[in-house]
Amino acid sequence: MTTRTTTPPALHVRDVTVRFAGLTALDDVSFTVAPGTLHAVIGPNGAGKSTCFNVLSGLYRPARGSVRLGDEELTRLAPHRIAALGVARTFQNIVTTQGTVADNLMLGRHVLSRSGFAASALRLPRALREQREHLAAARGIAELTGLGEHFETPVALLSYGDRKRVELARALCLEPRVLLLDEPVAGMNAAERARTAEVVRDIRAELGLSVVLVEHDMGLVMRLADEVTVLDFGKAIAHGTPDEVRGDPEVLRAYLGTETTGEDAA
Ligand SMILES: Nc1ncnc2c1ncn2[C@@H]1O[C@H](COP(=O)(O)OP(=O)(O)OP(=O)(O)O)[C@@H](O)[C@H]1O
Repeated sequence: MTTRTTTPPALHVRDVTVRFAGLTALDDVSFTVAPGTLHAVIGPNGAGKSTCFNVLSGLYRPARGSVRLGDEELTRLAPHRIAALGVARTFQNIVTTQGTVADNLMLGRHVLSRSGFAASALRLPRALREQREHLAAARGIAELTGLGEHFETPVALLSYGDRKRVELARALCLEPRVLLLDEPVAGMNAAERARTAEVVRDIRAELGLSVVLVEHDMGLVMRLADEVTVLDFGKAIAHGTPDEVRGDPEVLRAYLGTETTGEDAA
């Protein structure tokens, strides 16, 4: 499979602030995704996780702060430029229903195509060779994401879990150095969640990319993450290994809510 094999650079998020008409959705948030690690961003509803993803992928421009991938500053770049630098994302609510698995993955490869539309349409030899290489790479990614046997299957016929993994596979087709996974197991049953966790583990082992994960399934986060950043009301209130954040009193307070403290109960 033709994939990038170099170690990804570190992703540095520094002092990122995002405001929406008076509401500070992210407040001076900083964290670093070390090369090749899985970094989870967690927090209660409304904590700022999606906003953070939208900054990392270029959909939102922060009021201040920086996001650097190695030496490249990402906050001033359009989403397609960020994708071209090797930062691919999945979307929480997108589940593909059109075309076959192969069609969807070939769409993901489109950005990497060097032959133009005219060359492809005229079926020039170089374009045909490139097409074959992309198809082989897409098949490799389908195998890696557990979709190999469904490569020619229309996605509409797949289970929900498999369809959601098509979205993950499509993002991988960009050959990212950093993969942003937005709630990859949302809506899945226990077996589908376990399968997806396995796939994420395999992807990292095989491709050596960095992963930033936003996920509500704490079991999955704790099993997969090397490092966790916890957001609450737009602030990063804790960083550390899963075990460190699990025992952090601030984190427990954020998740349990202040109404459960002795002070409020009195
Ligand atoms: N486009 C927007 N316009 C106005 N407010 C927004 C916008 N996007 C997010 N917010 C607000 O910013 C805050 C953070 O929202 P965000 O969606 O980032 O949280 P989240 O941690 O992803 O929540 P959830 O877990 O519920 O998806 C919330 O108060 C939300 O209402």
